[in-house]
Amino acid sequence: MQDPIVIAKKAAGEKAAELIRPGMVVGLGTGSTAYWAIQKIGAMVKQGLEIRAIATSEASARLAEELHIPLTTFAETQQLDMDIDGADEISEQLDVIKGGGGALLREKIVAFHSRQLIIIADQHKYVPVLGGYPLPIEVIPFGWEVTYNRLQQLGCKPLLRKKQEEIFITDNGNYIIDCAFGTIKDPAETNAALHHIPGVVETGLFVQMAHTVVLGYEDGSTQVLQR
Ligand SMILES: O=C(CO)[C@H](O)[C@H](O)COP(=O)(O)O
Repeated sequence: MQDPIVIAKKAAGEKAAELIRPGMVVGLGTGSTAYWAIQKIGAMVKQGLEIRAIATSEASARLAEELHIPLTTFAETQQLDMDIDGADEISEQLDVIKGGGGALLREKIVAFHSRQLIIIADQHKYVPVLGGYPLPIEVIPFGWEVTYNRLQQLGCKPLLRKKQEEIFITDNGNYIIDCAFGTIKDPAETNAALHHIPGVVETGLFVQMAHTVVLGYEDGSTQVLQR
């Protein structure tokens, strides 16, 4: 029997992919939920759908290539029609924490230049207030120790992300510090405060960027929320 969380993620990913129309330039998100959207897009392309896509990570680019989804770049196209990406937490205001998979910088660039950001997630990611999930922050390796200290002074418990004892390196050659805030009462204010710290490249706070959220449930149903 399939894992209920996988059923929920797959339902959300596939539902969002169905919103794609011919000719669109589409952002391909990163993570285990975006995986299902990309699989569905691959199947739609195989059936004749003509689109171009920009991937938010090297991993998603590789998956797209395997599925023969035509990829483009910002050198060729400056605007995307739709971006479909996962989330680590979604608030009732549809603010989002992303970056659990470490792709937050490219994810935010792609989302910022998309006419529509569709966030896909299983039901458990939908929470009354953000902050239970430690906020991923991409930082420049130079001086990360002092960046870390400043993050701590902002009231979070920071942790340098590691992968099997080694420092985790993003697709952009940077580090990630996961900042446990507990509660983020004002996401816009927190995001602005974080951006004041030199060395912070980007945060995983996507404030009022999502236009639509597709939640997947463990019975395979979905719920669509609009901002
Ligand atoms: O932001 C992300 C990667 O940087 C992911 O979208 C987020 O971590 C959710 O991942 P998953 O769908 O595997 O739960």
